[in-house]
Amino acid sequence: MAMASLARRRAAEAVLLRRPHAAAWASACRGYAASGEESDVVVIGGGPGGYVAAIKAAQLGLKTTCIEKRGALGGTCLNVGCIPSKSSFAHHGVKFSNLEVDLPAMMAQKDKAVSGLTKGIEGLFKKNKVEYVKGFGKLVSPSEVSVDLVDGGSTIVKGKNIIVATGSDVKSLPGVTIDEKKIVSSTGALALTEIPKKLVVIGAGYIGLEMGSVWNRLGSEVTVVEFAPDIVPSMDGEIRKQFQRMLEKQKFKFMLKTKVVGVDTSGSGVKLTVEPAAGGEQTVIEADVVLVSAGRVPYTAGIGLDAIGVETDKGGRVLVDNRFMTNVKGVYAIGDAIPGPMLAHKAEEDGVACVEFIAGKEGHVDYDTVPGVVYTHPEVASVGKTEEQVKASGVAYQVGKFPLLANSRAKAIDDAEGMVKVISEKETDRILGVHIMSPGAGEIIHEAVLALQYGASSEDIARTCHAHPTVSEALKEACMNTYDKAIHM
Ligand SMILES: Cc1cc2nc3c(=O)[nH]c(=O)nc-3n(C[C@H](O)[C@H](O)[C@H](O)COP(=O)(O)OP(=O)(O)OC[C@H]3O[C@@H](n4cnc5c(N)ncnc54)[C@H](O)[C@@H]3O)c2cc1C
Ligand SMILES: NC(=O)c1ccc[n+]([C@@H]2O[C@H](COP(=O)([O-])OP(=O)(O)OC[C@H]3O[C@@H](n4cnc5c(N)ncnc54)[C@H](O)[C@@H]3O)[C@@H](O)[C@H]2O)c1
Repeated sequence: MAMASLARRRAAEAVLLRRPHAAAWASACRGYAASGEESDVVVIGGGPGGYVAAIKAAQLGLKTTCIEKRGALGGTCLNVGCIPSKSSFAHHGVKFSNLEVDLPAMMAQKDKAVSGLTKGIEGLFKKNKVEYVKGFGKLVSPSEVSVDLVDGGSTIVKGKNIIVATGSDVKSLPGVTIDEKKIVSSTGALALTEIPKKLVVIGAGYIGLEMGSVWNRLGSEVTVVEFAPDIVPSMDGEIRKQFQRMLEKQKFKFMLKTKVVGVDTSGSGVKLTVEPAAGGEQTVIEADVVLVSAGRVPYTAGIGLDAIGVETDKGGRVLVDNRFMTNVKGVYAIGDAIPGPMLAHKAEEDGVACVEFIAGKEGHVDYDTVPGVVYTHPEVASVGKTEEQVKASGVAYQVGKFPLLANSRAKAIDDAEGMVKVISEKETDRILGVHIMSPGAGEIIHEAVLALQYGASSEDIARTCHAHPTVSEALKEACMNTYDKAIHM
């Protein structure tokens, strides 16, 4: 019986593995672009916004083409962002026996993970019959994109609807020229061939602290120069203070309210001249490598938007209505290219909602419940409003907190740095914001995201049974502490 079913399975696999004749296969893969056929949806950009929009559009029965200039799908996030900045560094290449760091092994692992994932998206395109055109797309009319093909030559791709999903690029600072060797963006910081002894990071935001943590763990001395009075200015103040203390314990040095006014790369390293943000005495700090992480700007210049009259704001972000349509009918925009948080999961939500509108359905993205996670150790995750924002809104509120030191799992794994903070409306107890600094905060936060999405109260979470021993119990206890008292504190 078992033999028979194994034989049947092998026969079925053989059918699945049989390749069509090469010519027939090539013809099946020939693009709509090449054939001049009009697509229902043309997406410019194959990042998390663009590739997700393309797959969803095809799933909704729309003939879809996606144009990507990089020659690989997945965008900033997969190629030089979210994935390579997290995938390999934490676990690979550190040989614990003699505490040796094998940097080439780490880089090779990172590249392998990235290339596997980009190929995976190509596979999803094939499965969903999304046409993939490799090249640089430029709008020449509201229904036509001219493409300079990666392999040479050019073509025109026609579409009833066009989605601009061109993403973002690093924001450069005047006088600080990125060479991706001594002065690097996050892309260069992910490909250093040596561990810098001294790393200076400009900007204490997501990238600066995450990449700074990576190199700090590998042995670099990290100094962060930040223009604002605080690190991650968008974070809840109380959490931010703890976060900064924790990073300082990990030997980060912070120069807050400080700006870089000059950079000298003439010697073997880099000399940075800094001064107080408000002006004052200048000092010189030295580095082997400088990471520029002072924000990102939308990548919207040179793609034909002005030629067809698409409106952008002063920062170059494409302006869209609540259906993601620009002021030009049939032209849409999503992801980092439009206003809103520059996050991969937000870009994906935009992409799905945008094509749902195009397909005549209702789409929806709730920007008030987009979570944010800083992937340091411990992680810092949040959703909803900070206490400062709630206070400014004038709504009466209550706060519940729970320290990780009182959480049994965090103690058991000796990783008890951090806290959970819950803010709810005083009158109704509806949760307004949740902020977590803990190991695995980026996973735990989704319980809070769901709570906010469903309009739950802190009591709803407090009365929900949580498995023991888990770090998630700290969220339950913080919720108890919001409207009543925590048990273990
Ligand atoms: C170092 C780093 C780490 C990050 N980590 C995280 C994280 O952990 N979590 C998170 O949520 N976000 C993270 N982000 C942000 C995240 O990468 C972006 O928010 C996300 O990639 C935006 O998706 P997108 O599709 O709008 O744009 P992108 O991912 O930038 O994709 C746009 C694509 O369009 C292509 N393109 C541009 N112009 C054209 C054209 N004219 N023709 C053809 N193709 C074009 C580009 O080559 C690119 O591949 C990180 C960013 C960086 C830099
Ligand atoms: N985990 C994640 O979700 C993740 C990780 C990385 C990047 N990202 C996204 O990428 C985007 C870009 O990241 P980022 O860290 O470059 O930007 P950011 O906006 O997070 O932080 C930039 C920081 O640089 C400071 N700054 C600006 N100009 C400065 C100057 N001249 N001198 C000193 N400091 C200066 C700002 O005050 C701010 O604190 C973020 O908006 C984020 O959404 C997300």
